[in-house]
Amino acid sequence: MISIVKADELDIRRREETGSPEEERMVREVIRHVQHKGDTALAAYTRRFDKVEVTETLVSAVEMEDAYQQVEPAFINALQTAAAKIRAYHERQKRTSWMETETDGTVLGQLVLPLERVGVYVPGGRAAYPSTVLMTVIPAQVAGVEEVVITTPPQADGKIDATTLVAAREAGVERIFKVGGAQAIAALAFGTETIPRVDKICGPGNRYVTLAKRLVYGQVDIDMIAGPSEIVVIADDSADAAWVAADLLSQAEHDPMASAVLLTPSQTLAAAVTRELISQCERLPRREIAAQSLREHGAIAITVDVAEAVATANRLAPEHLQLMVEDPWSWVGQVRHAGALFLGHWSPEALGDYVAGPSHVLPTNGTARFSSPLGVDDFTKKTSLIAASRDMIQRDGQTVVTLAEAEGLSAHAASIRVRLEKEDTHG
Ligand SMILES: NC(=O)c1ccc[n+]([C@@H]2O[C@H](COP(=O)([O-])OP(=O)(O)OC[C@H]3O[C@@H](n4cnc5c(N)ncnc54)[C@H](O)[C@@H]3O)[C@@H](O)[C@H]2O)c1
Ligand SMILES: N[C@H](CO)Cc1c[nH]c[nH+]1
Ligand SMILES: [Zn+2]
Repeated sequence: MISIVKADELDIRRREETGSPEEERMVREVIRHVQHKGDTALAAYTRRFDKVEVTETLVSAVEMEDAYQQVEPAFINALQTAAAKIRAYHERQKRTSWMETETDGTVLGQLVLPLERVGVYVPGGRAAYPSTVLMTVIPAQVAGVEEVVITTPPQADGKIDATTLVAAREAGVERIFKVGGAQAIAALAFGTETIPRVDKICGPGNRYVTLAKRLVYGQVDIDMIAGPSEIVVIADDSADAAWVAADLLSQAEHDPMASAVLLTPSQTLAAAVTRELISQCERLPRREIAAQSLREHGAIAITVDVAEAVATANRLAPEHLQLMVEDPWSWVGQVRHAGALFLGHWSPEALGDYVAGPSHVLPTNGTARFSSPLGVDDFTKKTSLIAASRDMIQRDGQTVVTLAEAEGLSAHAASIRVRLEKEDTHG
């Protein structure tokens, strides 16, 4: 079910996640086709990949009403509770524009401006992810984005999962489009007759989605590579084996490509967690997915001590890292690379998936070395502001002239000289 390996043999990066050369060729073709044929191409790819006929891509008001009929009030309450906590967390990430007046009267500053329109991809192949709607849309709204549109794959009946629709409406999204995979990413990047072109595409997805996001980057911005889920748990004898196994399974059940790894200096814990994984997995409705994930991408490594476990986790740069050890806070300073860090026995990763507050859209496949969790910054951009005074021109003008002439750019130098030579008539 799960192999015991040496810590230095571990590698959670999955080459399949980035797609084979044939898949990349196919995704390029999908993008090119959608760019040139718009909605006609979308319908054809939905027929081919989702095996369903979708005549109206935009979710209608009637479909939204139907969705509300299908969900329990408790689900709506839970969405609202989670949304409030996610909003409160992201409010704290907000940055403001700033301006400062120098002694010579020059004003320098930076404007922080929201993106105008963002496209969120909500995965919908193997499972519906209403929580992902909240985790992407709310940070965008807090940033001040004018419009967020959603694309998500249709189910076999041609409709969108009701929980996803209700989450979108609760989050205040007006336009939801029934299209998934690479074709959805292409539509958001280039626009079609019905889907508007956006400035940035966010959200996780399978390898076709991820490949397409990479390929359209430059045409639009993208958030990051957020693919199949990953968890690394570092645990010592203070941990309860049943809790460790439950936490590993919580990510393994996402996808056969998900990765769940335990690093422990305790042989006893490793053996107990292995037993727990077997018995708990059997009881899961998604046991086949979880078992495949543990078999193909899961591992337990016995480390010399917690320090070696932390060093190994840094090398893996996992999406989620749980520290279920005696004194988790004492290790925080040693953690260099992880999308999200969960400290102590009472911080299971599932809390972060739904309600803690930070977005659960996190860098995967080792990209936590250089990428950050999705947040308000992803939905803003900055503009530098310069309002120079005459004194600044007088003081620094010659520096510009010297540097411009060194670069052979005499027109640059001239644009300063005309001001240096000017009588003070412009204040
Ligand atoms: N990192 C995160 O925050 C996060 C959150 C939620 C989900 N996830 C991950 O997102 C992924 C979702 O994947 P999914 O597949 O369930 O849903 P998905 O929505 O990403 O992909 C489904 C789409 O893929 C396309 N497709 C399927 N087979 C294809 C093929 N052979 N060729 C071309 N296109 C094809 C179809 O058009 C379909 O609509 C999972 O790996 C899950 O773990 C990550
Ligand atoms: N764990 C996933 C991110 O890796 C997010 C998620 C959504 N729903 C449950 N979990
Ligand atoms: Zn999860």
